[in-house]
Amino acid sequence: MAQITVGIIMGSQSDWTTMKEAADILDTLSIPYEKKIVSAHRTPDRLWDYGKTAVDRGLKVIIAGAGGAAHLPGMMASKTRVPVLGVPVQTRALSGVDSLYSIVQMPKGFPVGTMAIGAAGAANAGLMAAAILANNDPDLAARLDKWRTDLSASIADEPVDE
Ligand SMILES: Nc1c(C(=O)O)ncn1[C@@H]1O[C@H](COP(=O)(O)O)[C@@H](O)[C@H]1O
Repeated sequence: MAQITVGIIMGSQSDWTTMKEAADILDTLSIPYEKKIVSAHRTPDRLWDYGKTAVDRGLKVIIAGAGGAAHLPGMMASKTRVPVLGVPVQTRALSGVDSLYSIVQMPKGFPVGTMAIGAAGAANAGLMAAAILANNDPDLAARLDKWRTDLSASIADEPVDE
């Protein structure tokens, strides 16, 4: 079986509709990944174990999504040197600005690559993970290049009345 190189983690089952956008991109580009619910608040031991074993398990990128007091991405970045891409999940109370602010302002030394709020951010996290892996994988690089070319080709050059 192919080595799993990307971990998608999220604070709650309720984040999955958003985080599935990252998974869909990885599926499209044939990148093996795992998906887990890991919460800094609710399952701190699980977070600790995940971060402690990430390098040895061969993970190259971790995509971490959380909403509200979104401490998961930053805590994971503090526990492993595997690059963490943070996805601020949209919230009802504060529209995800709470999630974004919780993730983006990391102290110097422990960065999180912070994406945009919500589904587009999750999809872009999948694409960013692919781009990182493509640096050392020419076949994946070709698949990603084609994905990008196809997307460009699908954009109409003139607007139409809707
Ligand atoms: N932000 C965090 C963390 C964390 O950062 O560790 N763990 C759960 N959560 C968030 O709580 C929100 C509500 O969760 P529930 O829907 O389970 O009540 C979710 O968006 C989750 O990411």
